Amino acid sequence: MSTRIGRKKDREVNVQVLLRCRPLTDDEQKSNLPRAITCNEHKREVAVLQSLTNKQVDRVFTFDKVFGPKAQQRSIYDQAIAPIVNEVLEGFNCTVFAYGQTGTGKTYTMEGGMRNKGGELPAEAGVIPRAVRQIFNSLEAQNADYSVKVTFLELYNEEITDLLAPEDYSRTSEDRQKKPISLMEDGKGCVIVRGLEEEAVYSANEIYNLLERGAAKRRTADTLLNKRSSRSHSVFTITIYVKEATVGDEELIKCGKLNLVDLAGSENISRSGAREVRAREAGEINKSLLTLGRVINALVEHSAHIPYRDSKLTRLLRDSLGGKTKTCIIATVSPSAHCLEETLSTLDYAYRAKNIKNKPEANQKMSKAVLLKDLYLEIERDETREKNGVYIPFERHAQDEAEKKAKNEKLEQLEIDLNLSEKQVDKYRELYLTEQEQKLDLDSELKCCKLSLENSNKALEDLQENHRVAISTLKEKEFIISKLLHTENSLIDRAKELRANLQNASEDISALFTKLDQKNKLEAENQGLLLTFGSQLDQSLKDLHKTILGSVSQQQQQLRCMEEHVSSFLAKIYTSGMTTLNGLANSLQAKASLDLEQMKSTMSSQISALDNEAKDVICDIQSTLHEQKQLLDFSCRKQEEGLHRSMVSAEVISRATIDFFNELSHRASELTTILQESQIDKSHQLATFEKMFKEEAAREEEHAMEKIAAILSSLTAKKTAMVSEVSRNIEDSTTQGNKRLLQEISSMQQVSGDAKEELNVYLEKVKTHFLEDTFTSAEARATMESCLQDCTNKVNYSQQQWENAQLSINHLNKSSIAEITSTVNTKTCANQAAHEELVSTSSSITAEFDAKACDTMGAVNDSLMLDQEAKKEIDSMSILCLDQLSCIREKHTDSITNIRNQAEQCLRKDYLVDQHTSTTPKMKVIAVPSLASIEEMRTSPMGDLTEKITSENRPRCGSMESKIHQQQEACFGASQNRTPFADVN
Ligand SMILES: Nc1ncnc2c1ncn2[C@@H]1O[C@H](COP(=O)(O)OP(=O)(O)OP(=O)(O)O)[C@@H](O)[C@H]1O
Repeated sequence: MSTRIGRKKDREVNVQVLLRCRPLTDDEQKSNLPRAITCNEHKREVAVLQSLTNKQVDRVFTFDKVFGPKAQQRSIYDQAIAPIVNEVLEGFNCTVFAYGQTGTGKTYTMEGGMRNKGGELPAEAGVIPRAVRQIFNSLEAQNADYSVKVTFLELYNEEITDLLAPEDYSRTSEDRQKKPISLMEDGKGCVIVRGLEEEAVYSANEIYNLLERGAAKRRTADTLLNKRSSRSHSVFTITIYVKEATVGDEELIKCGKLNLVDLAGSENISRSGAREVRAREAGEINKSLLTLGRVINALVEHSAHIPYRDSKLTRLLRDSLGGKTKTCIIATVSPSAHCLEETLSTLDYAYRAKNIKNKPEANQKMSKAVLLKDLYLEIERDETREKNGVYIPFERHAQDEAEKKAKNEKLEQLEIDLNLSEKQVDKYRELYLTEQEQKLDLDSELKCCKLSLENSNKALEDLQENHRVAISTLKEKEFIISKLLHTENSLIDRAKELRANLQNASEDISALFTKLDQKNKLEAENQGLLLTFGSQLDQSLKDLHKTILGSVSQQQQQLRCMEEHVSSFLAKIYTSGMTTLNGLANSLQAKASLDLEQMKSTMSSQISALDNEAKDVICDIQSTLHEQKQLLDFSCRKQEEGLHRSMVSAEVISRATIDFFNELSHRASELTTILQESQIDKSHQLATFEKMFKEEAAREEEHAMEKIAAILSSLTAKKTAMVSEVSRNIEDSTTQGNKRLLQEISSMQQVSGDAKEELNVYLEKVKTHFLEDTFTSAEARATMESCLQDCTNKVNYSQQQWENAQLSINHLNKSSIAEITSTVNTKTCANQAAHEELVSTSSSITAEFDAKACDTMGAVNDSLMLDQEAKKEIDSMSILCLDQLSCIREKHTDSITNIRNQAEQCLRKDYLVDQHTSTTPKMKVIAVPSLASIEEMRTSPMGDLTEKITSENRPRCGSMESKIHQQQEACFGASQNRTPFADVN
């Protein structure tokens, strides 16, 4: 058929690996990320700085060529790709593929910018446009006959899509575009892509158009690492047919193929932010790249089996890896430390790929005749098609033919598959029958199992029922507990009330004690005042008595003095006349002394009566008060004892009640905790059991479907054992819980009973104490009342006595005044008579005196002298007497004022006490008149008495003076006008 002339190169060629490191992107520069890669283009080395802090170089990789971030598209192409393209033009099959992490510039390197508006290639134009231009430039430069065909496919999720498929040939563009293309092997190890559109192109621009069209169809997506990330592998193939110079008659055609592959980027899904569809894509991409890695490893390690068939990518690249194709891998990396992990992986990957050895062979040149024959065959086929009246373009026809062939092959394959499937169906049928039999067995076992399951379910239902009953019992118990708590709370409230009452009672008692203290104090004060008053009264009376006695003795003395003077005077001058006078004076003196004696006796009797009365009254009051005090003390002591007793018992009972309630609350809380625990335990057990049961049932069911016969018995046994174990556990826990509950309840009942008994005892005690206290209080009250009544009676009696005493004193006063007045009158009359007698006696004596005047002149002068001295003495004595009297009066007035003040103070105190207490009103009411009456009693007789003494003595003195005057006149004569006593008055 065809003559193939081939040129074989014996030598193996390593896959050429270039490394390209892209510059930092704008985002990476903004983030100020450190670089992890340094490229040495000259040494063809890449250093990886793993310890970024100290810039320590950890690993160095050497490649065939290294291009740093500053490397231009053009220089890469010129240095690395242009020679490969020349090889293609020489009839070799060559592959250039870019491999690297996503976003490292694979598409940029392979495609870059396609062309400018003017048709010129831009600076960023990548390998493909540059290769296309070189090819066409070269072909045109050779001026040879040539034909160029291109294909452009995409491998996405293990599906091949023709990116150049014309859209008008498909019913729907979508269907056509996404129509899967199969991979077939030609039996010589080469892979044929069936159904792929092969476009014949005649200029570079046509290719650019096709590339743009295909690139537009390529699946891309926006990821965190690349805004236009290629999600598929793309393979752009340029096949060049060049007519060579003739060798003899035969014209040979040279054929070269350039595969330009842009792989999808390997990616770390977590860092690329891929989700759902994107994550699946990334998974597929990584899977195919992994297979590529395994193929590379196998090739490097010269493994017997190279896993090309594991992915479509490796099938497509089969010839390029370890085959007859010349291959160049461009590994792309990012300099950023951020991508260090992936960069290292790429570097490792590329470094290993360097060791792959290919055996490039130039394609056999085809002779023109063969080619023509082929063409004729084509034309015939076309004609045949024309006969059938259908015109199909050549390319279309060829494609149809290829499709047909592929379909036939597929049909054959399908037939084989069908046979295999039929065999498998038979096998499966047999298996099915066996399975059916097994299924019947299993069905019967399943029935048994269901029965046991039903039984288990019933048991479970029973258990659930028991659980419900237990829960309802628990609820009942909870209700009882809540009731108990409620009762406990009310008891606590009652206890609090009782305590408050007790506190109030104790406060009342303390208030009562305070009042009693005040009362005692008041009484003590009253008593003190009474004692003071009594002693003062005694003292005053004694003073008065003394004063009176003193004044009386003084008066007597004065009178005696006067008497002596007068008598001496008269004895000297009027011896004879004076005898009468003496008699008179004696009688007067006797009368005066009599009067004074009478007065004294009256006074002393009055005073002694008064004293006795006062003493009696005071004694009565004192004894009454003493009794009262004793009674009060006694009642107070009784009350105090009773209250103390009740307080102590109340304290004891309160403490016991508090203890009991504390115990009760503790027990209740313990009970609640136990209940909660048991509830939780039970529910937990049930939940665990349910879960276990479900899990076990599901597991066992599943297992039973596989090995029912073997497992069923153990399943049933297990289930039964499990159910019985769980039931036992639950029963145990329930009985334990019930036991504990019963124990707790009985202990609670015990505690409640104890508390009840204690409370009853306490109540009884309180009742008896209360009755005792009430009785004691009533007794004390009655005693106090009777005592007060006695006191009142005594005081009334005292008042009566005082009134009587007052009356008798008044009466005594009146009678003594009348008596004194009559005595004075009588004495005045007697004095007048004596005066008259004295006058007459004097006149008679004057006559005698005149006669004896001369004789007695000298004696008279002496006598006058004596008289003057006597007069002076009398004057001084009179003054002394008056002073003493005024002194006595003042003392008396002071003592009265004192008594009055004290009485007023007492009254004021009584009044103040009365303002604060109402326990002794009668005492104070009584005290006021008694003191007033004492004061009155003391004031009036003293005043009267003093007045009486002075008024009695004054006229007596006056009369004595006048008598003396008369005697003087009688002695010295009226003519001489000598009035020796005139100065006295
Ligand atoms: N050498 C370079 N010089 C300037 N820009 C570059 C270079 N390499 C890559 N780029 C820019 O980086 C971005 C990502 O590049 P590209 O799309 O080619 O990456 P990729 O490896 O193909 O990613 P993916 O695998 O996701 O398709 C693009 O914007 C591209 O222009």
